[in-house]
Amino acid sequence: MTESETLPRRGLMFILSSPSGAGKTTIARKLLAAEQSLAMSVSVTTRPIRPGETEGKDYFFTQRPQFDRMVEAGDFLEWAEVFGNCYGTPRAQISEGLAAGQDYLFDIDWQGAQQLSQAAGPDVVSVFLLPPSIGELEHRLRSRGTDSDEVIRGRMDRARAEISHWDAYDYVLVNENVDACFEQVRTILHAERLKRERQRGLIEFARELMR
Ligand SMILES: Nc1nc2c(ncn2[C@@H]2O[C@H](COP(=O)(O)OP(=O)(O)O)[C@@H](O)[C@H]2O)c(=O)[nH]1
Ligand SMILES: Nc1ncnc2c1ncn2[C@@H]1O[C@H](COP(=O)(O)OP(=O)(O)O)[C@@H](O)[C@H]1O
Repeated sequence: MTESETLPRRGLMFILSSPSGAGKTTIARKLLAAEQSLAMSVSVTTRPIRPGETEGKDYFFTQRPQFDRMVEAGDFLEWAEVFGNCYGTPRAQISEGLAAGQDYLFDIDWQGAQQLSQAAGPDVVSVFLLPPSIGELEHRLRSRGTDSDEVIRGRMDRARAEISHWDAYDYVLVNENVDACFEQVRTILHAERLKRERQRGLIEFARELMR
């Protein structure tokens, strides 16, 4: 999409959430590949690094005392404890980027989405992906081949809890067909970028036109 050169815009925070297995990672990858001004927001976490992960790309890995100091200092836009580990969104990186027209993609759960909406209001756009059915969700988790039966049972329980928060999101989509869902998500991003309040200098521009 070509963007207006007359009116630079403020970036937005695009939250993509879904119960595990509904297709959030698949859609996020396609979106990042297709959208130049969209970057992944990199969280800080106390969880140990996993094989294949890169510091600064997947997460900024840190220890609990340092994380607590960052919480104290107000360095996070939001943070949460998930399964005994802490995760937080660093404030500085995002604030500078938004002002420069950079959009950020967030992979956070409903609690993070809610906190982020409270902290950053109009800059946040949230999208929730649902599976077409519970049977299909389980099928996708199994066919991904990354988890044991026990882990899948845990993810299915957690999925039901996640789904119960569907009405906390701005947009809710059913991910039946990957390409169709991707196009819907992209349409939302494109329309949201054009919102009046994100167009910087619009008041002066309109005033000038009316003179
Ligand atoms: N609130 C919040 N949640 C996060 C953040 N970063 C990651 N998470 C969530 O933490 C959970 C665990 O993530 P991770 O350790 O990568 O494990 P996995 O996604 O379950 O394989 C997921 O539900 C993420 O959405 C963050 O900055 N803030
Ligand atoms: N619309 C779809 N139709 C069929 N399979 C899908 C669809 N979307 C995602 N998948 C597959 O389902 C599995 C889970 O998707 P993934 O993106 O890893 O989910 P999440 O990040 O939400 O846990 C993957 O194997 C993925 O290829």
